[in-house]
Amino acid sequence: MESKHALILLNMGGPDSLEAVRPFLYNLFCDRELIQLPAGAVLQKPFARLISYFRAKKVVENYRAIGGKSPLLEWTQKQAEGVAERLGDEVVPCVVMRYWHPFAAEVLTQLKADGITSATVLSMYPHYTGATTGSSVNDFKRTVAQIYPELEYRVIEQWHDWPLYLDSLANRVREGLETFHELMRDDVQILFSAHALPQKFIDRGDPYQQQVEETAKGVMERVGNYAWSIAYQSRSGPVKWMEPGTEEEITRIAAAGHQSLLMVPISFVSDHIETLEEIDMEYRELAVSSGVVNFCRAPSLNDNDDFLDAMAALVQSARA
Ligand SMILES: C=CC1=C(C)c2cc3[nH]c(cc4nc(cc5[nH]c(cc1n2)c(C)c5CCC(=O)O)C(CCC(=O)O)=C4C)c(C)c3C=C
Ligand SMILES: [Fe+2]
Ligand SMILES: [Fe+2]
Repeated sequence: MESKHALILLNMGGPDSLEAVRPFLYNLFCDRELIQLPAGAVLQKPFARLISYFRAKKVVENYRAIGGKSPLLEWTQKQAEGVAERLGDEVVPCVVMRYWHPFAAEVLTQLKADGITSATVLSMYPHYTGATTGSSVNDFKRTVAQIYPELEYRVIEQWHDWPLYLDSLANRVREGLETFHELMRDDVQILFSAHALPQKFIDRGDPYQQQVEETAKGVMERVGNYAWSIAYQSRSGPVKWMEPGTEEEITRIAAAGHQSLLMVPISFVSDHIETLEEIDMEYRELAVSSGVVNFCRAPSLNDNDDFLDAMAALVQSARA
């Protein structure tokens, strides 16, 4: 019998119930690679407890609005299964999340018990920053060292310009464009929205912004001649964030008299709270109240065949 090999997709994770929102946020605010609370390392955990308690009150309502939980795990599981299926019968799909189940420790304990001795680890964040990819990969490596140091694995962590990924994202943009009436399609403004980072991550040299820009450019080379721009969403907390914010870019586009806006979520590979709630509800309301008449969001990559093909080919190319 051929020996089994694990394909492990890394992502952030999200609460699987409203009760899980506060402990999910606590785990997130404890991560000093993502956020360094001002009181210093010693007080990070007490501060995380306090902030997660208060933030949960607001955030629970956002999760309630999208059905009471994050869809991120289900999508990531489907992606893992779809990619594994394309790679061969010996490949076992797994998901490891950073801030909510399944944690690295749970998955590695299971792999060890099942006698699976090798793995390919694929980060599902398309653009590299220490805050997301770096934190997830470090967490995985630390946990391997504690639980299963014999595991042989390699990590694929940067793929923002993988041509098949760009093809797949371009297909989603075309699908979004098709929802506009043919006669007005030429006037559609395309707005790529990436998750914001505090500016200090860019200043210290994380390639996140450059990679976001290269992805958007690669997609637009495929889609054709439309007006497009990039903005950064979900900027919360009293630090300097990357510019421009998605809200200000939407109001700029509306103020310039454009009536048709296609939003393209770019730093996520599946639906989650920031597409389903932030873009589809909050930004839609802002756009419409600012004068945009036709507002649409490009579908997320989710389990589209072309995206799963792209990721399977990426894993194969790294094997070669
Ligand atoms: C590429 C994606 C992401 C980057 C970059 C990112 C940076 C980042 N995030 C926070 C704080 C929060 N993020 C939260 C939720 C959340 N963030 C991402 C992705 C990126 N974050 C995802 C996919 C999710 C949602 C998961 C889901 O439930 O579906 C949250 C919790 C929600 C909220 O309170 O708004 C926080 C907090 C920081 C500080 C940061 C940059 C350093
Ligand atoms: Fe985030
Ligand atoms: Fe966020």
